[in-house]
Amino acid sequence: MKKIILLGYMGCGKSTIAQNLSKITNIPFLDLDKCIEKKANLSINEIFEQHGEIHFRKLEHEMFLELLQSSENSIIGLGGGTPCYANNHELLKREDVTSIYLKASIETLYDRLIHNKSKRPLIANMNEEEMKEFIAKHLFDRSYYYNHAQHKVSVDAKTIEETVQDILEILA
Ligand SMILES: Nc1ncnc2c1ncn2[C@@H]1O[C@H](COP(=O)(O)OP(=O)(O)OP(=O)(O)O)[C@@H](O)[C@H]1O
Ligand SMILES: O=C(O)C1=C[C@@H](O)[C@@H](O)[C@H](O)C1
Ligand SMILES: [Mg+2]
Repeated sequence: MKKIILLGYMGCGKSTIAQNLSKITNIPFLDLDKCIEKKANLSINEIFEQHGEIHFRKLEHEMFLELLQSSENSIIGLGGGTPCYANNHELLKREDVTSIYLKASIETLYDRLIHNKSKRPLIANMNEEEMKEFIAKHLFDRSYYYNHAQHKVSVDAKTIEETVQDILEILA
């Protein structure tokens, strides 16, 4: 069965866009971070604190494979780092998936994340200056993996509806 995979940096809008796309298409949405939290019975923050990032990346890879193996059609919203670990980027090229990179500029990401960082352990304790530099470097490192997606949609200065429309055109 076909999976639509949304990927991109923290704050690019994977969860928000996927929820809206799901309402329009009636295809169920699965958020990888939420699935990991449910299975571990811990929040992402708690998994990082209690078991460390390496353990989180293992759970993330296993859950990604589990979601891909299910026989249902679904929209899967990945975590911000998912394509960058455990060769997960290679799964973005599979024939049974449509993978879409939601591409956002450093400025867009900064504006969206600055008010909303407490649930994101990688940036939770950074000040404004540190965050801007971190996002710039981190996005540069991660772009190699994000660019393995089959499609790319720019999200800068677009409303949720406009981005969803761009995705519907890819799926048509
Ligand atoms: N045009 C827009 N499209 C998508 N999200 C937007 C837009 N404008 C503002 N936002 C806001 O940006 C924030 C980040 O979105 P969201 O949580 O969906 O990102 P994410 O990619 O799932 O992040 P994470 O990888 O941390 O889970 C949300 O608070 C959302 O409401
Ligand atoms: O960018 C990342 O590495 C992460 C993004 C979030 O979606 C979570 O998966 C977690 O906070 C790690
Ligand atoms: Mg999300």
